[in-house]
Amino acid sequence: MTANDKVLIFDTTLRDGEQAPGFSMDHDQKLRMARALSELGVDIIEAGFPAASKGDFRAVNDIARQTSGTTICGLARAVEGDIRATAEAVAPAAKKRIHTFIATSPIHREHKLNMDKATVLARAVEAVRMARSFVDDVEFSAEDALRTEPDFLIEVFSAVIEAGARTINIPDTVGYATPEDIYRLFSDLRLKVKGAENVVLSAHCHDDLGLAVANSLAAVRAGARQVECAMNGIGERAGNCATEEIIMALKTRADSYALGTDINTRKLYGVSKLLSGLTGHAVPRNKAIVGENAFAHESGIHQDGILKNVETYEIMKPEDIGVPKSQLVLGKHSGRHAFAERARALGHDLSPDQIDEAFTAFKTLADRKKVITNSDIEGLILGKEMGTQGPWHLKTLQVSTGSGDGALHMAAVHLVHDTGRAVREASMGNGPLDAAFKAIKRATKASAALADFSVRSIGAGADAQGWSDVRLVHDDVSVHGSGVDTDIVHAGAKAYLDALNRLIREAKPDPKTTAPASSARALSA
Ligand SMILES: CC(=O)SCCNC(=O)CCNC(=O)[C@H](O)C(C)(C)COP(=O)(O)OP(=O)(O)OC[C@H]1O[C@@H](n2cnc3c(N)ncnc32)[C@H](O)[C@@H]1OP(=O)(O)O
Ligand SMILES: CC(C)C(=O)C(=O)O
Repeated sequence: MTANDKVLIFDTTLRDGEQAPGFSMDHDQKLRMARALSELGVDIIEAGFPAASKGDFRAVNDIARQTSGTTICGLARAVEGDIRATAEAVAPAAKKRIHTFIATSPIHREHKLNMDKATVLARAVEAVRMARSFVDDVEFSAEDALRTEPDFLIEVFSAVIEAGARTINIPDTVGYATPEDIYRLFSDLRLKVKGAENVVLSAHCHDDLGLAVANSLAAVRAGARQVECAMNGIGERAGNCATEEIIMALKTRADSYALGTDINTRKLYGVSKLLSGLTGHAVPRNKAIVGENAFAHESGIHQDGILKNVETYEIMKPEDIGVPKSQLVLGKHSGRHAFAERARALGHDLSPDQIDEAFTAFKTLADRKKVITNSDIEGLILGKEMGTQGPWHLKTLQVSTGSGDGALHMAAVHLVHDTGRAVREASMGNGPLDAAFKAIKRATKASAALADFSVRSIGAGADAQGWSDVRLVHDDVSVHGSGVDTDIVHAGAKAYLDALNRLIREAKPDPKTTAPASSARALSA
């Protein structure tokens, strides 16, 4: 594949995606997601905005330290402090990029920046020059490009290319453009920007009108060779171009685009599930590519067609996305090989130790459930991954509940701390979950307010497992925890403890790192 036959995938799940309300991830979650994106094969990971907080700096810095083979990028305003922080954060990466930006549209210049055209131009050039003094790979974005006067865009882009920018990003920041607008602008810029032939043109489209993927494809058609996107389409407001959608559109319609990517598409489903698990936001059932219904057929005419020839109603192969067909039924008589194979097919490359641990949990679950579904296995793997890091571990939860006037709800917990200290506590509550949360809070002596709680069934049937998400807030720190169990009270208690553990860990950053300490405050006794 030559550079011109390939579209670079710039994934911004950890920056634009993470900055959307409800999607923030803690340090460990960002590192876990970066590993998954790197294994997926994205070319560039925009890992965060290092000047935003000490926590984001540390996350970008650790991702740069631990991720090989993928370019690690950080975002910086056209401000010296932001560029210095970003340069320092990405420094450990073998392949590093600084992405600097400034808004160019009249409304942003006048009302947000309070700068005239000449000042914006000068700041853009200065920022790129400064970024180039730290790294070779510099990307420049003209924020709100699609509402900017085209002549001014040409002037700014020509100047930043001369100053050393290698990638020119043309964002539709507010998701206002149509595919025709995008095609016209990219074609025009390719012709008129001085030096455009020596740089990569990039699209960054938002989904306010539901056009982010269509607009990104229009940009590619007009010569863009980098697309900025986020898994599950997360991002500001309605989100960004969805990584899984743009990749599968290019692959499925190779007849029309004839452009490749370096993505291992078989991992898309697993990475999408991982992100849902980490953030507590399930993708809608009817979501393209990775939704539960993407390859499911219930109506008779469709089922008949599928049985006669699957291509009557499916334009992609589920296995190309990593959605496995359940040919092997897993239950209590299944062995380690079949289990490991299914986990792999679901996009989880587990180490032998992780397989042992998940397999033991699988056997326990199989004793309680007749048939284990793919969702059950995902629950086991993701749930384990989320709940295993301490410092507190739930050994036993006992709940006594009732219904009707005067019914009492009680919970007793036995927790063990990483130090070996065991604590038993009990509490009454307004319901079994409330009692369990209060007992855990007493045992850990942690203080945090419950901001959100939900539980949903994964898999089908009365014996389906429950997946619970909890969001806790302490001062200005908000964390999410997950728990999976066949008993929904236990799932809720696990999620609550997972979130409490995250708050406690946030308060004590890893002393081994040389990066600035997290701003989170001490929580637990
Ligand atoms: C389209 C996008 O997605 S852009 C990225 C958006 N992401 C984020 O904002 C997340 C990270 N942001 C943050 O943590 C904070 O906003 C910070 C640390 C960057 C700045 O915080 P503060 O100094 O408190 O400023 P605040 O956010 O209130 O205002 C932004 C300031 O930056 C200026 N600014 C905005 N964009 C740029 C830019 N690209 N270059 C230079 N200055 C800029 C604004 O005009 C404003 O300046 P003013 O204080 O002189 O009015
Ligand atoms: C910083 C830029 C690329 C951005 O996120 C936008 O304009 O939406």
